[in-house]
Amino acid sequence: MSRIVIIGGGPGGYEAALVAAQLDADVTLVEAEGPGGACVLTDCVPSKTFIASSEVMTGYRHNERFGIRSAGLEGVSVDAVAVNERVKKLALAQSADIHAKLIKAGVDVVHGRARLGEDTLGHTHQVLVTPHSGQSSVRSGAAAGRLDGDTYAVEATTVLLATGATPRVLATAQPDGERILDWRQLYDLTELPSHLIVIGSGVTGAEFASAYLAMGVQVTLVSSRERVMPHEDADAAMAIERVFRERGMAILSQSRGKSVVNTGSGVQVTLGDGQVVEGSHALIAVGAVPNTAALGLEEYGVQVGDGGYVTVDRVSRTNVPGIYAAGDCTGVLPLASVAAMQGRIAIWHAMGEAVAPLRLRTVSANVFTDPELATVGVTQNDVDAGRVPARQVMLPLTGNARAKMADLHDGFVKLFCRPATGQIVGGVVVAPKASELILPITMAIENNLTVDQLAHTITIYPSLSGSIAEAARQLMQHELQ
Ligand SMILES: Cc1cc2nc3c(=O)[nH]c(=O)nc-3n(C[C@H](O)[C@H](O)[C@H](O)COP(=O)(O)OP(=O)(O)OC[C@H]3O[C@@H](n4cnc5c(N)ncnc54)[C@H](O)[C@@H]3O)c2cc1C
Ligand SMILES: NC(=O)c1ccc[n+]([C@@H]2O[C@H](COP(=O)([O-])OP(=O)(O)OC[C@H]3O[C@@H](n4cnc5c(N)ncnc54)[C@H](O)[C@@H]3O)[C@@H](O)[C@H]2O)c1
Repeated sequence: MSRIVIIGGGPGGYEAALVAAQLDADVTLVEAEGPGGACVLTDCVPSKTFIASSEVMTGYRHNERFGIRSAGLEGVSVDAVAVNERVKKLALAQSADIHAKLIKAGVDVVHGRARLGEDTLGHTHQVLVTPHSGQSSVRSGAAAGRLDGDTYAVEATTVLLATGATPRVLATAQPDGERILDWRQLYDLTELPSHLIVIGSGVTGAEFASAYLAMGVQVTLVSSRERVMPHEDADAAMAIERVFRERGMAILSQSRGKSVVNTGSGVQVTLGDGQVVEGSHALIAVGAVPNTAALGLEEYGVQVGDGGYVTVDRVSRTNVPGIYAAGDCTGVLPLASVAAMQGRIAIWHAMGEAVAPLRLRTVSANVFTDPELATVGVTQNDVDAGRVPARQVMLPLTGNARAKMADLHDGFVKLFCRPATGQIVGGVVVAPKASELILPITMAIENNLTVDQLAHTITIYPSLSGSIAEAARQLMQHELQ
């Protein structure tokens, strides 16, 4: 029987554990914080739950445009404690659901930390496990009946490293949990900040800046580049930046946060050019570092690349046979969906199942700002740099009947197709719930559909998805010219 030890219980780890259990392996999953990992407990799930509350606030704004009269936002207030408690409760419930699923599948779940052992043992590997007090659910074997802090060794034919990442800390802006915060500390605030300075305008910074702005908080976004979300489609990022500014967000472009001081009554953020910005709280959102330092990788000979990411191939193998890695600790593409797929692929490969290597071509991603920004496939950069020949169209939503009804002004659909065949290769959607609208484009790419096929699909009238078919129709017309 295969003995599999998985270190880390985020999507990379727990999805892998479920596959391994389904294939009748003897699986132990060691997780330091709780099932679901950082994704469920502190990162993805809490942030999206917080954003759900912010969307309720957005619903109260500008209702006069629809002929609804109210006293504006007077009488509407945000109970920060209630919002944050909901966030934490939902995260814990989701973690408990995952825990129950793992137990039901027959996975041994150890609450604790693990690292690679001293040496390989011929065909098997050694993992050292240090359990914490908590909800370990272990039936038998080396892990059963262990005491807190009592390190023991487990042998495994396969080890999966899925240890995720941790917020990057600036030495001169150390989070204190009071006014200088990383994104994992936000949910302990008992009041909304009066003026939040968000340092870093990547996806994380942009999502929180958007959500706090919607909550009625004064927001200043410190962006190190000329536009927010520099890695996203430029048209989309600029459209969202325009919305942010119109709604009153201050965006300091080409500015770096150099240091942050908690003055007791607020924060002072010093920028690279010496300018000082004052606010009530600062959120540090300058990226993440992989949790790979304390895993004994170097001693074991597991190759680690730039930035401390574990080097893996497209079936999640490291350079050491039998040791695999998945998720944010590999730096392949830090998304929950990709982590989960890397984890499943690792187990299928390790257990000799037929497996297709990871394909990033059809990974759709979404930024949960207001409006949302969803992308899939070939990017504008690929096309502009000549890496992929493609024709494209960008269709503003302003002409869409449903968008007019909902008074939407800011979104668009962008579609890329192969010049000769019209095969759809990429797309961008900026719209409310773009995360739901990107699916038809993703399916088109996955199934090698052409703009003709998409254009011939009858869509709901009126609907935002109608603009996707309309964009495809415009690309057909271009083909005829
Ligand atoms: C604010 C924010 C919002 C996000 N929103 C989204 C989103 O909407 N959609 C999306 O797809 N992605 C989102 N992401 C990215 C997503 O959260 C990550 O890609 C995902 O969590 C990666 O999963 P993972 O399994 O690699 O690691 P994680 O979820 O980080 O889990 C790894 C776990 O391993 C544990 N661990 C580490 N070392 C050890 C050890 N030695 N022993 C035992 N356990 C250990 C850690 O405690 C952690 O719980 C977001 C990220 C952030 C920061
Ligand atoms: N909705 C989602 O799926 C979602 C949400 C959040 C994060 N994520 C994932 O996490 C990844 C990382 O995103 P992120 O935003 O946490 O990190 P990031 O590294 O993409 O962005 C951090 C930004 O901070 C900037 N920066 C660094 N130091 C700075 C300083 N001193 N002052 C000002 N700016 C500074 C960097 O230039 C960068 O633009 C994303 O690529 C995404 O895959 C996904």
